[in-house]
Amino acid sequence: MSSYHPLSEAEAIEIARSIREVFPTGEELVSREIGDGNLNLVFHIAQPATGRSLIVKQALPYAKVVGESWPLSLDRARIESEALIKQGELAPGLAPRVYKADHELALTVMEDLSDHVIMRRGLIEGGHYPKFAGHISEFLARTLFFTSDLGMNQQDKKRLVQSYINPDLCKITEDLIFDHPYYDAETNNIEDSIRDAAEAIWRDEALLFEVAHLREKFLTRAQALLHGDLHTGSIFVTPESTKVIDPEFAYFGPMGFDVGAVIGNLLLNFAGQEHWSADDVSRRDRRSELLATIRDVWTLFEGKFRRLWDEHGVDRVARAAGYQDDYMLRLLRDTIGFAGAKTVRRVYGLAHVADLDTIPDAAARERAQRLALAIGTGLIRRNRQAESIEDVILIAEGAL
Ligand SMILES: Nc1ncnc2c1ncn2[C@@H]1O[C@H](COP(=O)(O)OP(=O)(O)O)[C@@H](O)[C@H]1O
Ligand SMILES: CSC[C@H]1O[C@H](OP(=O)(O)O)[C@H](O)[C@@H]1O
Repeated sequence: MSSYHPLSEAEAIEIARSIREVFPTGEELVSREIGDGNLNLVFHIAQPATGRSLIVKQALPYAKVVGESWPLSLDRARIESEALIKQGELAPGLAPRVYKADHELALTVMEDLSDHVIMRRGLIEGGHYPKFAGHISEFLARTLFFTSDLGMNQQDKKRLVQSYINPDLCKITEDLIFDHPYYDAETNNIEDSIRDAAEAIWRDEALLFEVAHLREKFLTRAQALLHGDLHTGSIFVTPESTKVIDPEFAYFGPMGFDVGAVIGNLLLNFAGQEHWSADDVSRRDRRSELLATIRDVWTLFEGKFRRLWDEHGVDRVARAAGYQDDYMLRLLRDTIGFAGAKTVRRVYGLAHVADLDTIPDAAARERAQRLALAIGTGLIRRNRQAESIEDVILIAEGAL
């Protein structure tokens, strides 16, 4: 019989106490539930006498944001802890350290990153992260390349695909990103002021055709082990450091979905800048900085991925003349399409983002939402014709 039950704070403390490398001495521990995500419990356990701390994250058997009417497999906690460990091995320093995982209790005990800030919050507050593009491009290039058929033994890859079968969380993405925003679904959360824009999307046959292509790729393309939910709420930053958390949506899917998630979420912040910047000059500077970051993320990612391919590629056939260039162009196009889909869903789908939702003035919020939709739909329309990352910059600037 399963021993699973949601932890009390006292139980979370007892589990934390067993991590001797963090708490070698017996002073009092205090616990605080700090989960602000859509799905899980997160306990911050601290030892005030020593200043030491760690995080206990536990999955609930349902989606916290909706309630028990939306059951979810607890196996996602196993997937999350295994993905965290793998990402930490492939991209050293860019994921939190995992101290312990208990699959029965669906929990992971990990490094406390409270000295960092969640990037979405940091961007809203005007933070600058000059090393971010370098760090995230490294994370993306190494985790995607070394779990693909280009960078690992192809029989071992098939076995790894098996252990990351993640049907419940893939279904969330299939519904909330690639289906519900494209009709009048009950789960959508549409402000009245932009309902006309949503309805125009539902009637746009050319756009729906592109979304069907993107959805097909998400459903069928086991290209590499993805993080699967790489938005700016899943990234902790400081000006010096970047740490990627929360890979419970990990599965083998199309690489562009992860790269596109990063770019789409930078664009959501770009869309909110009329409110978040103090004046016209700082708004222009901030937007240029965000677009430069997007350019750097792609350019650095592409360079690193190509270098890994040249130096560590395992597939003789993949050395065919012109194949790498063709592969990278297809990856760029997927990235642009997925960035668009990630942007649209956050405007009026089930789960919004603070970059737009916390703009207090209704008219300014509406302008930001419409801008995000113009950018998102522009990227989706363009994706299969795109030639370079400059297409993204032009679409974002052109939507202003
Ligand atoms: N390793 C960590 N260190 C510090 N805080 C964390 C850590 N992991 C999660 N958190 C906090 O908990 C919140 C929710 O975590 P997250 O993994 O995104 O949960 P969910 O899966 O429910 O979205 C984060 O926004 C952050 O504030
Ligand atoms: C019903 S889950 C909605 C949404 O929440 C997840 O994000 P997070 O766990 O980081 O809060 C994911 O993006 C899902 O699409």
